[in-house]
Amino acid sequence: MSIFQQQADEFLSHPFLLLLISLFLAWMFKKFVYKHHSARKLPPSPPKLPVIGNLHQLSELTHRSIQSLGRKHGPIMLLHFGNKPVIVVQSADAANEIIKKHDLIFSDKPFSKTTRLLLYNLKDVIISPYGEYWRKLKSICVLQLLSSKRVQSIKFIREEETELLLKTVESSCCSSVNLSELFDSHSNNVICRAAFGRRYSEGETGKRFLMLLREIFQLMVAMDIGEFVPWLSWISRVNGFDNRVLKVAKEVDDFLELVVQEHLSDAGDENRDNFVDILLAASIDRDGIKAIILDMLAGGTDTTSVTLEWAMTELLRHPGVLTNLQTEIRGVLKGRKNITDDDLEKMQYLKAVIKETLRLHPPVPLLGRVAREDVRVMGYEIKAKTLVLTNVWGIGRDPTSWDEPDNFNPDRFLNNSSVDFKGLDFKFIPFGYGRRGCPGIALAIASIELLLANLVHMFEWELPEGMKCIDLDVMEQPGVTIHRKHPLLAVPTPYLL
Ligand code: HEM
Repeated sequence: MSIFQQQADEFLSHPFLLLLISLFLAWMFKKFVYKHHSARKLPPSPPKLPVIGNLHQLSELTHRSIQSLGRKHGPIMLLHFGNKPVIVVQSADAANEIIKKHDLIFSDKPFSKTTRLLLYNLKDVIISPYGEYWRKLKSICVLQLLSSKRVQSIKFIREEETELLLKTVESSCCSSVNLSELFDSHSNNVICRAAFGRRYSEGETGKRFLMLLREIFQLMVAMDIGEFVPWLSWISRVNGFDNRVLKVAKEVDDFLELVVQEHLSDAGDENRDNFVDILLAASIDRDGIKAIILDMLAGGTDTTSVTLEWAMTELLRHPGVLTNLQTEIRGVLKGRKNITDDDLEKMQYLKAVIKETLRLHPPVPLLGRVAREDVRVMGYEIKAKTLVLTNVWGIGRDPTSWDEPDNFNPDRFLNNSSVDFKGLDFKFIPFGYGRRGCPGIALAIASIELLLANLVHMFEWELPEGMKCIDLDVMEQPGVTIHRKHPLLAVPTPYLL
């Protein structure tokens, strides 16, 4: 070996040089990986801030902020909620690709620590991860709790509750009535009676339970900063948020346990046609039963009352539409009071009014799904576990799908009655889509049609004194479901009593 070779070997085996070479290789490797990673085609994204990402660009009415951002960045974009990437979809085309091509991949729901605590560790159907357990619960919902047969068998509940509401309205003729409040308690009573076989709104315990349900909604949308910026999760411990969640979860559980015990001890009772008894007969554990009941109450009450609230708001803002609707209903009934299913079938304008309400005011404006694996949507790559938000509200007001999208005009559905909300028309998905779509459509529509038809048939409606229809605001209250910000007040005058 030459001296030159010997020196070269010594030089190359020097520890410092070896360290330098390793560092250089590590740097090259990282650069390669980064380059490869950044070559992934990601959707357009508004500039973000450190730590909070795009949170500062979102108002409490997230669907509206997202719509404005989408005008600039396109129908599919990437946002960051803290350090969490979130893909937002807000066009019929993008929804079409998700629904038609990738429904299975997007069949998981997002959940937080709060949801886990409130929903019995995800033993419910709305949030439970896609899989065997969820499939079992969903089929119980579709085939037993919410089947057309069941919707028909609890028709008497809808009729009695509608009658009761009409009596309350009649008793306050001709002063102003708080329709928001009436719709809330009506929807609660219908679902409670279907679920428990009786009302719970009168007693103290029942009233407290209704308040707890409201608190559950608030907690679910409350900003738990630790979900987005994990190192700030201590804030929820210090400001009492975590304790509040535990307290509500415990109180709700106490109430539901009491209800289940009552049903178990009334085992000989003939009337077993309610959700609790049906679930007790199925092989589901106790927490699962309570979680599903909570789903039915949470998923079925607010959504229905919000639809009624916005339908009446739009009718009062558009007296011409209200008159058309009254003409149709009164034309079908010809002086009769009672509205039958056959009558409702003939009321095409009523159906168009309800569809137009759901287009402009979908009760659940944002649908959350989580990608179960890496997937490509409209040429963009979405990593597994990414949260995907579908802006149902934005899609319903997208000018590429709808003429004059911000106008309330039921005729658009009358002229095109094939456009439906069953999840197949991607520009109109108020009940969601695919596997995770809403199983409560038939019950919701049956309740809404019957009550709305009766209200506009039996009374003439005006706004409180001095108010013109253009004065009636459409301000929204933030939440999982979007209520009016201010209660809806209106003055009824009897037409047929
Ligand atoms: C106007 C009334 C209603 C509206 C607008 C509505 C809307 C929705 C929406 C948007 C979803 C999520 C779908 C998705 O992610 O694709 C959903 C799911 C669900 N809804 Fe409804 N809903 C209504 C009434 C009801 C009623 C009356 C019930 C039952 C009493 C109900 C029970 C459920 C359940 C159990 C789910 C979860 C389905 C699953 O994850 O597989 N909904 N609903």
